[in-house]
Amino acid sequence: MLQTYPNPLQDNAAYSVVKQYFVDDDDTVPQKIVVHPDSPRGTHFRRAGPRQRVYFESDDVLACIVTCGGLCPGLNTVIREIVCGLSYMYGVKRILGIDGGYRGFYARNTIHLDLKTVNDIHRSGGTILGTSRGGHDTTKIVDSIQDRGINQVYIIGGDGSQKGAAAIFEEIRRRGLKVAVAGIPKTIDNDIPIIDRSFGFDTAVEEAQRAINAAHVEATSFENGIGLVKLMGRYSGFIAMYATLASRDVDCCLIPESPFFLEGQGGLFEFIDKRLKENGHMVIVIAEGAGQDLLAESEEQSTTLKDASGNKLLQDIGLWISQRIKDHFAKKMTLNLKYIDPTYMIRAVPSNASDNVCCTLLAQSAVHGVMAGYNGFTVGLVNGRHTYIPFYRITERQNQVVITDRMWARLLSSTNQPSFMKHEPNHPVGEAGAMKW
Ligand SMILES: Nc1ncnc2c1ncn2[C@@H]1O[C@H](COP(=O)(O)OP(=O)(O)OP(=O)(O)O)[C@@H](O)[C@H]1O
Ligand SMILES: O=P(O)(O)OC[C@H]1O[C@](O)(CO)[C@@H](O)[C@@H]1O
Ligand SMILES: [Mg+2]
Repeated sequence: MLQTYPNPLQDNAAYSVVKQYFVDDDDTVPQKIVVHPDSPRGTHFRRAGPRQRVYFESDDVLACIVTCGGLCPGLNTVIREIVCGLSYMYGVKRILGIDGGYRGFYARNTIHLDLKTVNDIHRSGGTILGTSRGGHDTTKIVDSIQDRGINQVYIIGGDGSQKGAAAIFEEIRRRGLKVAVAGIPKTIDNDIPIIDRSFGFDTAVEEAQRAINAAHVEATSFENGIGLVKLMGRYSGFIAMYATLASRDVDCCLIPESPFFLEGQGGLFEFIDKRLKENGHMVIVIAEGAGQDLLAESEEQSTTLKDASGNKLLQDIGLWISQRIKDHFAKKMTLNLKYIDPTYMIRAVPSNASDNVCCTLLAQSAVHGVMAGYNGFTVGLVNGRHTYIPFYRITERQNQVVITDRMWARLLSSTNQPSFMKHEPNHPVGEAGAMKW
């Protein structure tokens, strides 16, 4: 039987008035909320929130926070809110920042974090702790955790970071250490499965509007103007899809999950020709991972280069497709194509209001879970509720836009672009509005 202690929140004036504030250990949140009467019970996740009893005594806690992978709006807010949550809610005084991602555990000194050091950091983009790709040496990381006497590890990072967190958790279990490991999902691409979405995505979509607006202004000011915007999204096209749905000025959205082709009936060139004839201008949004097959085919080689974390390094689809469009129309008509690549601008900004709330709730939920003795989980919003999701479920696949789902159909209906699906004999190649689902 684990030794537990009364939750210090019981004496906290802010919480004493909230009836049933503590979450029952048996409360769960279903993964699927649309069900039929005969549906199986399905997977449920533990509901996040403070518990009646906690597993750590506040004075015994030595927590650390690390940020890994690419930047994302809101990283500093999450760091701030973990520090505030630990300090204000649980009276924890010893919190360390790990400098520069996973390798910082064994290659750098730690950074002291307290209420004063984190007070203003949410106003800045980036991460005050620094971040990196690669450098995940499980043995060295756990040695460092053990040597320093750290007993709570908060890992803020994307799908790769959560795999790294799972490896750390396994090694900690193997060594029988009393150390909790919690992940906070950082995914501007929205490529982490199960969760509704996480912090930073909303800000990124909002920031992408500036680039799309610029593309629209340029396109409408020149004869046969085309504004082409490349947005982040290595394997998942959510930013491009939502930025398109938000904007109303986008004529065509291209994402990694939806293959497309350039030439012939139903292809991109035919659609560009049609839109320019109809409207005199058009805006195209392309996710960085879209059309990589076409690019590799035309270059007659596919790049095998990888970044330090093992992610495939992509070639610039925006530049390539701009050139192909220009070449195709060169002899037919005057065309003014402006290529805008706001890649890093959408993730280097501080988070907006709604993402700041998201950061706060995720950070507080992670702190409550760790204090209550949960371990090896990623905190995440599932169907609008905060939950603790075991690492193995988060790491088993990537989240992608499902192009046979309603959301993609809504986008196709909104832009009225071709689906680029190869047509079946009895169905004419048509635009989304005419597609039979
Ligand atoms: N399978 C894995 N096992 C252990 N560590 C991993 C694994 N994959 C990635 N990592 C480590 O996690 C960290 C972050 O990974 P990565 O660079 O892929 O970014 P990410 O967390 O996926 O974030 P994003 O892709 O959103 O930028 C790196 O330090 C990397 O070494
Ligand atoms: O150039 P970096 O820092 O590796 O980051 C680029 C990658 O980061 C991501 O935004 C994920 O964080 C991907 O969409 C993109 O490919
Ligand atoms: Mg990733």
